[in-house]
Amino acid sequence: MEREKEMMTTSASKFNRICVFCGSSQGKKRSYQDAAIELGQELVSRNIDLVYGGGSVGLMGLVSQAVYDGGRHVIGVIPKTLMDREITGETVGEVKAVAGMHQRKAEMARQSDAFIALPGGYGTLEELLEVITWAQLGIHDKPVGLLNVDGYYNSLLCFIDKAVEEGFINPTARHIIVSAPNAKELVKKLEEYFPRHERVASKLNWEIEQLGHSAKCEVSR
Ligand SMILES: C/C(=C\CNc1ncnc2c1ncn2[C@@H]1O[C@H](COP(=O)(O)O)[C@@H](O)[C@H]1O)CO
Repeated sequence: MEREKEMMTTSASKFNRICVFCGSSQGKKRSYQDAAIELGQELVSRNIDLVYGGGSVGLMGLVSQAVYDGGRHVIGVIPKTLMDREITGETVGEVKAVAGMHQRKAEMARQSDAFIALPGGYGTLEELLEVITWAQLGIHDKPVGLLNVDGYYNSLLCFIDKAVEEGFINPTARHIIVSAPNAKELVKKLEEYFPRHERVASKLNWEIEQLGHSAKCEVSR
């Protein structure tokens, strides 16, 4: 009976792990917090584990707690400098300590099959734009999703369209970003994603691997 219940609530995914970038703050609207919890629950329902920046602050805490409570594995990748619990709070699940911010991004990318950005600030934008740039360069072919909660990212998407119009982003590379207003739709679109952009050089593939290996992870818990 338990197994039947599980089969009814679970739809398998081609992803084992998704990396979530999101605010270290909760944001002013309840909808942002609800979206973080819903995304966590969506990952659980599809048997997907979470990779994120570690800690329990802001939306990071909400999404990681939801995945952990649902019984899936959570990996928090934290630079040693940010390991002070006063700054990041307690991390649920596994903690990977890395030397610095660059190693963190490489390690998060190496560990994951896809990326999703929830609403957030500078840190989230930087992480999101980096994985988009890596996709454009051909360093990886993993899908990148934008959870556009209540139109939070409308102005970013408009800006990107403007950059295409003005000749700074190749129209084929516009398709690297997949966006949707809710977690269910977004994960489905990411499942269906296939790269359409011209990769600058596929030989760049080694870079994530190399950065990831030099990250010197120390795993605890
Ligand atoms: C400096 C502040 C909080 C530090 N706490 C963080 N703990 C873990 N990871 C963090 C933290 N701050 C940023 N990150 C990473 O960037 C993203 C969130 O940044 P944002 O600027 O809040 O959007 C997140 O995905 C983490 O990987 C006080 O704010």
